[in-house]
Amino acid sequence: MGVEIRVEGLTKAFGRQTIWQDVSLTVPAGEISVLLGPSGTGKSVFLKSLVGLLKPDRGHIWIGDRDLPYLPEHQLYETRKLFGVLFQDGALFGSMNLYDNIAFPLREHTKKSESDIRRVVMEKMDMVGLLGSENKLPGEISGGMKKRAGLARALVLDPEILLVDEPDSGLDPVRTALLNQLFIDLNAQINATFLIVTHDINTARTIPDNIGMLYRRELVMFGPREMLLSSEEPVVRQFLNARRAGPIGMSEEKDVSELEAESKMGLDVGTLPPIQPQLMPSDGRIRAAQHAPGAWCAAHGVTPPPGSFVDDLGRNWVEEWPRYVASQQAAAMHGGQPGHPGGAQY
Ligand SMILES: Nc1ncnc2c1ncn2[C@@H]1O[C@H](COP(=O)(O)OP(=O)(O)OP(=O)(O)O)[C@@H](O)[C@H]1O
Repeated sequence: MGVEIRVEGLTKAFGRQTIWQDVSLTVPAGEISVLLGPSGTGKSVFLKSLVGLLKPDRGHIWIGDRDLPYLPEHQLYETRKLFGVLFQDGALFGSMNLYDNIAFPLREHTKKSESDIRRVVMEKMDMVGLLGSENKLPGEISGGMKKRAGLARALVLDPEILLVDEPDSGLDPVRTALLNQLFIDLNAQINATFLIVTHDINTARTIPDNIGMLYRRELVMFGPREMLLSSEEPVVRQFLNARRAGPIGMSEEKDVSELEAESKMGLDVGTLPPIQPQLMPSDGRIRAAQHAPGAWCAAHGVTPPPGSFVDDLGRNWVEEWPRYVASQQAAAMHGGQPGHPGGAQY
């Protein structure tokens, strides 16, 4: 399952502003790839081009044997059905409850009966841990829940390719970690090709199989996670170390003399930290834990606050998560078994 995306010599400009040029990469089928890059380097423009919302000036985007920028309108419409897209804010309709938001693509693009639509919507809401929130309006839920609702909507047409634009924007580190784990679990479950655009270094370090980086109108590199995480490329090292000094500047447009002066000064962009283990798909208990309210809340007559993750032992996974991830990582580094969330190892 999942479809490869092959990009060849892609170039995009708005007027006289070239956003990126000659970008070539292959996003492998069924894997998770992350595209990193400083603000304004055109990551969102890249995602929109991949799904046909923006037309590149030159180059090709091969989805199987279809070259997306050159498809006639009706074929583009059909090809777009292969994609699910999660935009930064979830792009939910404010006047519709979550159920209708998630049902929307099914009502627009399929002839399914309302009972079939209900089955699919509830399945996807279950996948992202939103069962029980069907009647809530977007204005009544947290940022994390909005993202998960947007994710459920992106999944309803069973996409072969899932594009995600800055899933971490506006989320605290714990919710970002939870969402990252959800991506890993979903990828294991549905096997689609995932491409995630992010600034978040921790996301880039822990979830993808492949990482690419856009900088100064070029794709600096794209390849297996370890290749980028151990790269000696100053741009990559500065970005991964979040250093002020280095080729990336505020304007992102330092001129050649400035760059030469900096390189003569031998600016230190830091040694790279050790490569963290990649997150593994969680077991069923973690997924169940994400499904608030859970049996425990029902048994205790407690309504969990929106966006909380309370499992059937009453543990709040917003608090438990960092401990669980740390135990997984420590175990992976030492070659042992990660602490089972149901056990007493952590
Ligand atoms: N429709 C458009 N018309 C003209 N310029 C645009 C359009 N869309 C984006 N741009 C410009 O393209 C550049 C890249 O924008 P983009 O949003 O893709 O960057 P980004 O890397 O995703 O940034 P960030 O990480 O801050 O979200 C910006 O200078 C932006 O102003």
